[in-house]
Amino acid sequence: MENRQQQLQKKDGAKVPDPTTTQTKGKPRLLLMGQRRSGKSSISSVVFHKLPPSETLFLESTARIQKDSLNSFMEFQVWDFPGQIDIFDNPNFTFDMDAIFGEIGALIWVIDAQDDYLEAVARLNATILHLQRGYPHINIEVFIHKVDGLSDDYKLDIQRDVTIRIQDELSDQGIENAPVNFHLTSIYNHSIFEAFSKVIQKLIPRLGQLEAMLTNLCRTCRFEKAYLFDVNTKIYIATDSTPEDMASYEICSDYVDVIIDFTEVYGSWQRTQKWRDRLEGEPWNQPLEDQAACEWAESGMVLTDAQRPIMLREVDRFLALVAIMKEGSYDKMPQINMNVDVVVKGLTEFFEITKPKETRVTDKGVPSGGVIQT
Ligand SMILES: Nc1nc2c(ncn2[C@@H]2O[C@H](COP(=O)(O)OP(=O)(O)OP(=O)(O)O)[C@@H](O)[C@H]2O)c(=O)[nH]1
Repeated sequence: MENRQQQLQKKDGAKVPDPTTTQTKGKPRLLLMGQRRSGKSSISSVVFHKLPPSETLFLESTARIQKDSLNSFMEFQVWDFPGQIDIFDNPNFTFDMDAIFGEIGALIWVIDAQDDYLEAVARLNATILHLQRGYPHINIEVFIHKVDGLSDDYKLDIQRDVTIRIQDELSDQGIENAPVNFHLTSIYNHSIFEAFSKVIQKLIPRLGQLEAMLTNLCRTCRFEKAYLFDVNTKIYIATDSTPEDMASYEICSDYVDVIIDFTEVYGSWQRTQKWRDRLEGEPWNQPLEDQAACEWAESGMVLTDAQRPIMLREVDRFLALVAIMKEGSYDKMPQINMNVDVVVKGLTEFFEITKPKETRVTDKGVPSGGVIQT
């Protein structure tokens, strides 16, 4: 009699990790699925392992399910499925639905926009129909991928065509309002990080509380935009309530990159501060390659480019608060820093509270997160 783990094994030898083992239980899981060569491994490598996009050309085809456990502001997993595995239409593949979909946060289906995608859409429809029966709550995130080099009109035509094909098929099968979302992505620009930010935000309990804290901070400090970044992946897990603005996200994301490079050269954030202290005199204005200049505020770093100063403040070893300040905010830095201190404390408490109980340090009730009126 096969035991559970043996049942989970693919007949041709691939193992499907058994979620009943402690290392996988309770961690939201992102499944990357789609046709062969659609870009799944590239996406995972670029976003979660900082692989330069150009080096994805040398990635080997995925032969078995690649499971990544990522320790960040929250622990989650990314499972990269080989394109040739169609788990619902593969007699060689026996698996336990719960083993794969039981702890799922989202199913990310990657479609290669530069290829004929009709078969990919048909497979996605079949997968959604299977899942809707047992797991109707699963977020289906469709990455219409490799859109670099396509005109904006053509991208939107593809997105419209894919959307209609999926919604019509689900409707024909009597499924209305399935949680299916569409994203235009490429590893060669920020769009893949923006898309993952949207996917991960749906996994964060009480996200609205984070957004309210950032909205309040923007209002009292006159910030144009504020983000809470996961610095390792450049995914932003929360932003304030002002409309999404890709340009602001890109500026702040690039800035996080610059700081991470500094800390990789000078060690921790505190040591980066020491590095700054070694420079003479006033907060330094060192022209960086992009003609920006970096000045230190008392407890954070402020990058001043030609238009708008950007403030960055460490929240913990995973997260940083990044905000685009309005011109002329400099004279209010003391009040801004006081407010940022209060919000950083509130964010720290928030993540303490939302962590699984066994890993929580203290239980302080609702995080403060309020700000001092300036
Ligand atoms: N132009 C472009 N090429 C991409 C992009 N993402 C991935 N690729 C390329 O697509 C090819 C296949 O990428 P993979 O990540 O190996 O695809 P996969 O879906 O993991 O393939 P299997 O392992 O066979 O399932 C590689 O040559 C990548 O460089 C993108 O956004 N734009």
